[in-house]
Amino acid sequence: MAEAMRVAVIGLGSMGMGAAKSCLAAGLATYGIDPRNSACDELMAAGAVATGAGGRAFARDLDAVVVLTVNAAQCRDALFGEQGIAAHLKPGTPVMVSATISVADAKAIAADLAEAGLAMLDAPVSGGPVKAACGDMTVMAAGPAQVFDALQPVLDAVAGKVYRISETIGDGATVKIIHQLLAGVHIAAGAEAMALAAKAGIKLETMYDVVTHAAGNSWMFENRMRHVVDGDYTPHSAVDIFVKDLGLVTETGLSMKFPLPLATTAYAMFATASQAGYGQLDDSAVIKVFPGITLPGDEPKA
Ligand SMILES: NC(=O)C1=CN([C@@H]2O[C@H](COP(=O)(O)OP(=O)(O)OC[C@H]3O[C@@H](n4cnc5c(N)ncnc54)[C@H](O)[C@@H]3O)[C@@H](O)[C@H]2O)C=CC1
Ligand SMILES: O=C(O)C(=O)[C@@H](O)CO
Repeated sequence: MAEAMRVAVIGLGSMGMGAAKSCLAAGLATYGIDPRNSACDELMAAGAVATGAGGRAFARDLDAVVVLTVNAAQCRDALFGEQGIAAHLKPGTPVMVSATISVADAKAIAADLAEAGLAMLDAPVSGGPVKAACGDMTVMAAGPAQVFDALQPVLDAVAGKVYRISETIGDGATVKIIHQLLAGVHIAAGAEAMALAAKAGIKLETMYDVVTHAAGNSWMFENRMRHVVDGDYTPHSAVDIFVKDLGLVTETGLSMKFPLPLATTAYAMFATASQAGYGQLDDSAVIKVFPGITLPGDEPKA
């Protein structure tokens, strides 16, 4: 029997934990890297090897790496920092960078990996923790065909749909950033509608039920406004992720002198929520920027 591919997932948070467990479920020999002990313990309990110490102990054994840290700085730290894994991987090991980062960062990380003799797939993901947990993410990726091919067992394990956008590093990031424009605007619009419903005295459960069975619905409305109705802001994706992602969207518009009025407004709403102290709550907590309303889970006003 052929030996199972050995893959390490770096960043065992909302997305990376599900991706790592999907690799395990697909029969891949799975390793995890995350400074949070609780995340390492959870993955080890599921049958993987996990460490908070960078992964150099097993780097040489790996056939592939997936990076699902929050941002480019964390990605760089995990790859090239003091405990970075890149210097210890076998030459040619494919590194699937799936964090949502800028085009410039994707290109710069690919160049630094190439200098270390490693190949990158620019491979952002979508679907949230639920799809990550069942190996059903959508991957929008760019890179050389041979890197896609080398990562095929990992893509099969973590994704329900893989888009081969192009061979040019940065095109995956561009597609994801444009997707995030919609994702962020849809959450912000859903929050605005639900805030107005609260102000108008309509039961939020009723409003949610109507919209999810009518033409105003969206994937984000259905997914995120449920959290508002339940008054549960446990982070599946944090407000600060959208401060980052809509920041990437607006910077992309600025770089092309291209107006993005909806994305700019949505960015301001998430940034306001973050400044108000809600940055680590679920991104549906953007609804808390609206004044004069009482939401499910709020303390009754005195
Ligand atoms: N949460 C979501 O629904 C989605 C998130 N994304 C993107 O996926 C990426 C990950 O997002 P989440 O899983 O939500 O973030 P998260 O904050 O839940 O998880 C990130 C993990 O990376 C770990 N980490 C930080 N620095 C590290 C390092 N140097 N080495 C190893 N691990 C490190 C953290 O301890 C944390 O466990 C982000 O770029 C996000 O924009 C994409 C699609 C959906
Ligand atoms: O693409 C997704 O899936 C998401 O939920 C993101 O938009 C949130 O980071």
